Amino acid sequence: MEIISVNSYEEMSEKTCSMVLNKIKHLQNPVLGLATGSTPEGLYHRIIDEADDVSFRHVSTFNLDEYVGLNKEDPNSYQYYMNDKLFKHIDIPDENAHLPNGVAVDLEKECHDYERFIREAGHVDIQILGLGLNGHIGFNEPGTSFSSRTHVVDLDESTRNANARFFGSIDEVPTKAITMGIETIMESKEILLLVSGEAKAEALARLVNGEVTESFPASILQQHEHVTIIADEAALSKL
Ligand SMILES: O=P(O)(O)OC[C@H]1O[C@](O)(CO)[C@@H](O)[C@@H]1O
Repeated sequence: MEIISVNSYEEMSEKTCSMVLNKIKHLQNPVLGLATGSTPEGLYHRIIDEADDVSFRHVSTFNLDEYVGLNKEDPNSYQYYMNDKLFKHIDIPDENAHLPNGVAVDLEKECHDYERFIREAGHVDIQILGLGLNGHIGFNEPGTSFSSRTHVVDLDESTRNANARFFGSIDEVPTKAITMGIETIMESKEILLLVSGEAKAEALARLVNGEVTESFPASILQQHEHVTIIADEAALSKL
């Protein structure tokens, strides 16, 4: 894996933006894998800044995950997040921008269909990933099988606590989510992992130098052939 060290969150976002836009300009029908959380917000700002010069009409996107039980009008749903922070500002056709539906009546079928859509799109060309403090990628919590596909997960208490900052209280944080599986993520042709801040330094060191183990899901990235980590100095401080 390649590690790009940057000075700041802003530089991380800028660098990632230029890598993503480069892909979009050179591929005929690029498929982007997108993430939510705080980490990619700066990236989406940057993309919007460039949106007058870059068209997304030929782009498809697949998000990593969605909370179960939140509909797209709920400000805490990832569908709302993506509309608000990216999709409504760019010219991507609605039908090309995919997230799992967290209020689907049949969640198993939803997971199955999501996998099929990714496959039919030709798989993800470039996947953006953030890193959970406990090593989760997407919402694949510690203990998730490396051979998992898109599935429904029970969220860890630690993840619900970490994300409670977006909700009124911990009680409002959903207990379940739909996430792409580890194997689904590993099928992406290229992965850009963004990590910022000292709080993630321990997790990043374990990802890069630790044992590859299902108890720390992000460690599987050591086995992917084309991963670039773009991280600031604080995040890299324990490597
Ligand atoms: O970027 P953040 O907010 O630190 O979150 C890290 C990861 O955790 C999640 O938000 C899920 O909890 C992922 O979507 C994200 O990649």
